[in-house]
Amino acid sequence: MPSKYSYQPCREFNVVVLGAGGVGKSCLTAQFVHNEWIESYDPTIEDSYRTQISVDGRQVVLEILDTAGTEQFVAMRDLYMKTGHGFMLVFSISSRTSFDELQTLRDDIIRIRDDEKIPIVIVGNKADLEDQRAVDRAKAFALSQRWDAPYYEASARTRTNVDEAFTDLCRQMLRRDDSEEEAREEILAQRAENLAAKRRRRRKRKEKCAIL
Ligand SMILES: Nc1nc2c(ncn2[C@@H]2O[C@H](COP(=O)(O)OP(=O)(O)OP(=O)(O)O)[C@@H](O)[C@H]2O)c(=O)[nH]1
Repeated sequence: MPSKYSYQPCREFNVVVLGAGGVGKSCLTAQFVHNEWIESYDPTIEDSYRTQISVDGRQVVLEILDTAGTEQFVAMRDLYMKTGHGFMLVFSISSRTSFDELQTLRDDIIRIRDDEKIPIVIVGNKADLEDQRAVDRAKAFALSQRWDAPYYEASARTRTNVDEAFTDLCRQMLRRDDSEEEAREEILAQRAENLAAKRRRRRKRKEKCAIL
């Protein structure tokens, strides 16, 4: 028996990667999309990548927006936040300030989207730099619980938890899309039912008039 989603078309989602400057947003994206490691640091203005992946047997096209972490480009953030279906919030485990900056980013996303349940994944990058750790794992997990958003300690350098973090975000976006689709279908079914009931009532009234 075919599953409910067998015949569904490929879904397309916009993913926005946000975080302070130099935390590894471009490196995580490059590892995920191209399997490549970038040693040099070239601050991003805005880069967009398109890739297709399979999640639980379903094809998903991702348009990934790698955003600028440096202050001079933050004005563009509101625009990214309006268009994203899911957000990857990245900090570096070796930088306490990059962790603290996530709060403002999340507040802005929720303010702009007016939606507490928007798909978010938190990534503590540079996990290979354990000797330079400035953010306790427990602190990051506490934030993850408060926001009800999964947390991954990742390393773009060693390619640890890169696919896992993007896949988790994809699953959240798919789940959300499915429940919105179900809600739309329910509304349409309800409308059709209301229309049919109205027609039945009209027909009954007409029948009564004929007898008179
Ligand atoms: N050790 C280590 N270094 C990393 C890791 N990820 C990124 N880097 C290094 O950190 C620097 C910044 O990485 P980027 O990916 O350019 O950072 P970004 O967040 O995109 O920076 P902006 O474009 O300024 O916002 C580069 O020199 C990377 O090589 C990692 O997982 N481990």
